Amino acid sequence: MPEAESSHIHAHDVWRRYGRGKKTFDAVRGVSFTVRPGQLFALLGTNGAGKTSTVELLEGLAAPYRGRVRLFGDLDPIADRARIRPRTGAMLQEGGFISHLTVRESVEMWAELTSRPRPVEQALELAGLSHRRDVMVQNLSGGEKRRLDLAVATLSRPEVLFLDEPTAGMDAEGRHATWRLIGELRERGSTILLTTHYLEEAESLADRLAIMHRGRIAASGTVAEIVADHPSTLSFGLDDRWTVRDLPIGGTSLEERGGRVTITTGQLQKDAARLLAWAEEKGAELERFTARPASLEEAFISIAGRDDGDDRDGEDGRDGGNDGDGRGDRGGETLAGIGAKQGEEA
Ligand SMILES: Nc1ncnc2c1ncn2[C@@H]1O[C@H](COP(=O)(O)OP(=O)(O)OP(=O)(O)O)[C@@H](O)[C@H]1O
Repeated sequence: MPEAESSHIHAHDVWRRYGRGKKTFDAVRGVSFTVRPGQLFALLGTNGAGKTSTVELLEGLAAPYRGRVRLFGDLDPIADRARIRPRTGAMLQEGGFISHLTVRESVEMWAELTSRPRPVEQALELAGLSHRRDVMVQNLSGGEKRRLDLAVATLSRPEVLFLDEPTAGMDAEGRHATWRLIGELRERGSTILLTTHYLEEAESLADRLAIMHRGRIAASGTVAEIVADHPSTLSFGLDDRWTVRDLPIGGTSLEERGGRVTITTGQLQKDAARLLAWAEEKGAELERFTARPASLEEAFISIAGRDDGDDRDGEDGRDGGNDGDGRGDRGGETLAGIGAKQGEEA
């Protein structure tokens, strides 16, 4: 599998199933992607889309029900755990720290469990926690705890770093500081897989990204590639001599509101050229004319709004007992029978 060989992270047709017997739920359904050395890959998605379930497979915390995951070319996250562990770092959604230790003591404790850790002071500095080194963990804010997570995850100077929602709960300043830190880690050569709810985070940090929806990858590529599949917008005002009926473009994709005309189009260049040629010919002024491709947010919202219909009815009788509304909240009533995070893969 040549793609896997040249990659640091590789997932091929990966499935993750929770529960046993008749009460099973496929949270990840045939996910494939490759992250090359030094790249930052972001997994975006709606709540419950399957991001954490996917990352846990890559980290070797569970085995895929179907498909394969590989790190550093051909290493299996579970079978080759001993070889992989020193080369990876992970920041989990729930940090495991002792509340009455100070920040510095916590990092020191983890450093002792790490082979060739970076100096503790450097780890604190990198995570922006030097000034909080003597504060007890229980007195840290949510955002500061995420930074402590990050300090520990990067202690071993990992070649591959898994960051599951690294900026969750941080204020805007903390988020920007963390983005700078992640950027630095990447410049130092780390390969990073990041999950996030912040589109801006993915947009500014990621080389490539994937949008997950209900266990599947609904779109992937660079931001430009993803938005290219979604309609662009032309927007302008018309002077009094003209109405929308005079325009060379019409149909349902045209809307007029507050004196501004908005045209949604899948052929931005062609329609823009047609409009401008018409304006030139008629001597019409298209006030504050703008032409812009879809934003990542628009692409995301359009994907998140999709109702794939078949979601809870997997092939060959899979997906038996589930939360019937098709959204699969972790707290959903039928999940009670499955058991949060304990009735793992069959
Ligand atoms: N142990 C479990 N047993 C049954 N279902 C589970 C279990 N863990 C997660 N799920 C379900 O799997 C689906 C995917 O969950 P996951 O946590 O991977 O999503 P996510 O994309 O990380 O969501 P979020 O953005 O909300 O953190 C959800 O429907 C969730 O309810």
